[in-house]
Amino acid sequence: MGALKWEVSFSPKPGLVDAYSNGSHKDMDIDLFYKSADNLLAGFQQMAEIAYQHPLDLRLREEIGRIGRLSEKSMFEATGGINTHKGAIWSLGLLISVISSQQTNDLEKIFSDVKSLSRMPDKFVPQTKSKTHGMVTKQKYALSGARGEAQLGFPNVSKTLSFLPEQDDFDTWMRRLLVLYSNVDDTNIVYRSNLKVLKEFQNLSADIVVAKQDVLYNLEFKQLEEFTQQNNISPGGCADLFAASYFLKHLN
Ligand SMILES: CC(C)(COP(=O)(O)OP(=O)(O)OC[C@H]1O[C@@H](n2cnc3c(N)ncnc32)[C@H](O[C@H]2O[C@H](COP(=O)(O)OP(=O)(O)OP(=O)(O)O)[C@@H](O)[C@H]2O)[C@@H]1O)[C@@H](O)C(=O)NCCC(=O)NCCS
Ligand SMILES: Nc1ncnc2[nH]cnc12
Repeated sequence: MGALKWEVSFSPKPGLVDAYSNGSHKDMDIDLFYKSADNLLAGFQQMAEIAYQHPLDLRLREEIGRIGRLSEKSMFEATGGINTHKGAIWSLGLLISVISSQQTNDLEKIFSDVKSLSRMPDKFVPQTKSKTHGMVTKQKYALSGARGEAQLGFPNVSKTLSFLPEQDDFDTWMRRLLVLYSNVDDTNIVYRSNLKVLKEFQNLSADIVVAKQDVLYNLEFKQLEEFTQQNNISPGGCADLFAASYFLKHLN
């Protein structure tokens, strides 16, 4: 999967795994992400095939849910139980399905269709007693996480893609990453810390987005790197949405 490999190679990304460091992670590195991305290709292909010109209905929602769960299982087997791309399976899976179903590259339509498809109730979701990190943060802080992001039609991906839409250089992508850092309520960050840390992380990132100097020459970028280290936080949800943004930007 090109977009997933591009995302993990894009460097530096404070808190996240990249080509220079493993960020705030002890159990992951760039090679594991490459392995995981290769493993996900078959599942995404199946979603595209099943969705091809299929109406956006409950049957399609349940079918891609089934493939998505199998992809998650396969990812955990390939990575020895490490959560590399759970959010990416969800976000890219929905996007690929909508694009294949509707045969469109119109972003507004894609976002609106993702909103409808992701809101359909999938009766095959297994009921388990163990809570995911997303469920814990939803209960504790009322954050809607990866599910909410899709059910709102990916507003933060849309915001990122509207940022300097004519430009495509490294500094622009760096700022687009920081647009995500400053807007997404990333449940990975909150799970490892709290809402205060999330807000501080978002504010630090927002200052860098609007600063004049190149991101890498901005001393506040160094502060952001130190902040992620000190608080041991990683914006894994932003990483998935960054890959999704790159995927959509290169649809044509
Ligand atoms: C709807 C589901 C996404 C399940 O939802 P739930 O809330 O139960 O999800 P989580 O188990 O918490 O996982 C969601 C993953 O989504 C990413 N994420 C987090 N916040 C956001 C956000 N605001 N917007 C978008 N995406 C978000 C995040 O994934 C990334 O981070 C992971 C690595 O993080 P790390 O820090 O290492 O975390 P852990 O190892 O988990 O914990 P530590 O111990 O290290 O602290 C990595 O996976 C990234 O991808 C969350 O992990 C969906 O999964 C679902 O319902 N699936 C069923 C199948 C289906 O219907 N599919 C249909 C379409 S395919
Ligand atoms: N580069 C990355 N680092 C950590 N978690 C991630 N989840 C998806 N991409 C990631």
